[in-house]
Amino acid sequence: DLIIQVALKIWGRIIVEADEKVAKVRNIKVDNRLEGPWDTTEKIAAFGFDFCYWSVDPEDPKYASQEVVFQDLGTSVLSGAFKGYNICLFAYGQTGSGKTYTMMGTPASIGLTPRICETTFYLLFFSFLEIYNERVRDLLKQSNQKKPYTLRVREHPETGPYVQGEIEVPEIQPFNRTRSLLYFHKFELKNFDLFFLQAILENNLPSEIASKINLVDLAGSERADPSYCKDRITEGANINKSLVTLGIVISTLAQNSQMFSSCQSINSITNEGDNHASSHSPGSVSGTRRQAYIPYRDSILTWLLKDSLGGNSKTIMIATISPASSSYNETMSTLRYASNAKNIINKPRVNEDANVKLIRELREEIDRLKTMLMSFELRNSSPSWSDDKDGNLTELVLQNEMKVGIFY
Ligand SMILES: Nc1ncnc2c1ncn2[C@@H]1O[C@H](COP(=O)(O)OP(=O)(O)OP(=O)(O)O)[C@@H](O)[C@H]1O
Repeated sequence: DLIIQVALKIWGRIIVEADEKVAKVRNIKVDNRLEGPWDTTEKIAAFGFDFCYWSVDPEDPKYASQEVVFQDLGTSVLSGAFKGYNICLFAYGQTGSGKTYTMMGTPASIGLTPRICETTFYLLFFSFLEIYNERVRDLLKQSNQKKPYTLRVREHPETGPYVQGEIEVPEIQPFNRTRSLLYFHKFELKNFDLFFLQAILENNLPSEIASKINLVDLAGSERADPSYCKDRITEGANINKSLVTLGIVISTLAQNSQMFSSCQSINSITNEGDNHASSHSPGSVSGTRRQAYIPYRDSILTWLLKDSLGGNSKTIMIATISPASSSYNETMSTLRYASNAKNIINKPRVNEDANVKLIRELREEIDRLKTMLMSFELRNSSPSWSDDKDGNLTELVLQNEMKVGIFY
């Protein structure tokens, strides 16, 4: 999902309009010059998104409050996590355009993260990390040392990149105690992870699903410009690196996704005149075009967001913009960035424990075989044939029951 939030800070004229799903920007470059009948340049640039919010003036009838934003986005984050999907929600936009306001809010007007945390009773663990200067710090770790406590990022072959040794606080209660901490820290890149684990017994069949909510507040998007504070200290350069790499990752993923969907439509056209199933692998036309390499590992931010950006996650990007003419260039760049991100196609799946899933499937199979066995016994019209089948089915039921036993 792509969301545009138009916030405060107005210097100059208002040049942005937000309809329900369209953000329109008046082109000040055209505005400022004399037009003739030959001038065909677009005066308004329009960008379509899943939601567009206007939060400039609280008196305005179309003003979107924190509650409205939570009802649209927060609830879909929670329902996705309860279904077992990994969810990532990240805020991108110019400095001062309202990223932190949207993600965290203020004590008087709380934002998405505290609302999401306070709404759930199923929350089991949460962790709070800061990525700064290409280092990961645990914001829940009490450190008396002068040197900040840094953590390493590693990659699990199945669950993807993770931070080794991060503190995961159990249950919802400590969240309330830590809430003040969330408001007092103002860092460049913040990442808030919530882990859900649900054990369900439905029709006597067990199922266990785990999901993760990843809430990310990025640094100001002007730093995504490679020339921004080029010769300054390492700190600035590293924040640049994160956002520049994020930009490259997003545009490469978008290109790959577009290539994938165009391949699919080419394949379906080819298949219309051809009854044989296509053997093309996804992302290749006649096996010749290859997906471009995605440089996730070029920055800690993109490495940690690997799954959220191009893998097993439902991802929501919130792009925040200022409505003022003075921010024209940054606003257009944010909207183009967001439009590009819209082309990325992820493949989220429900995260179910493999052993528990197997047990459930075996039990389903046992039930199915038992039902078949019963119907054979009831019919029993041809004893010799039925005895044979009966024996096979009983054998299958026993085998499956033994397999289920191994997992207990
Ligand atoms: N929709 C809004 N309604 C009321 N105040 C807002 C809104 N959006 C932003 N603000 C206020 O504007 C100021 C800047 O917003 P905020 O800190 O969220 O920007 P940011 O995009 O996170 O900036 P940075 O990149 O520097 O972290 C804050 O004082 C914030 O409370």
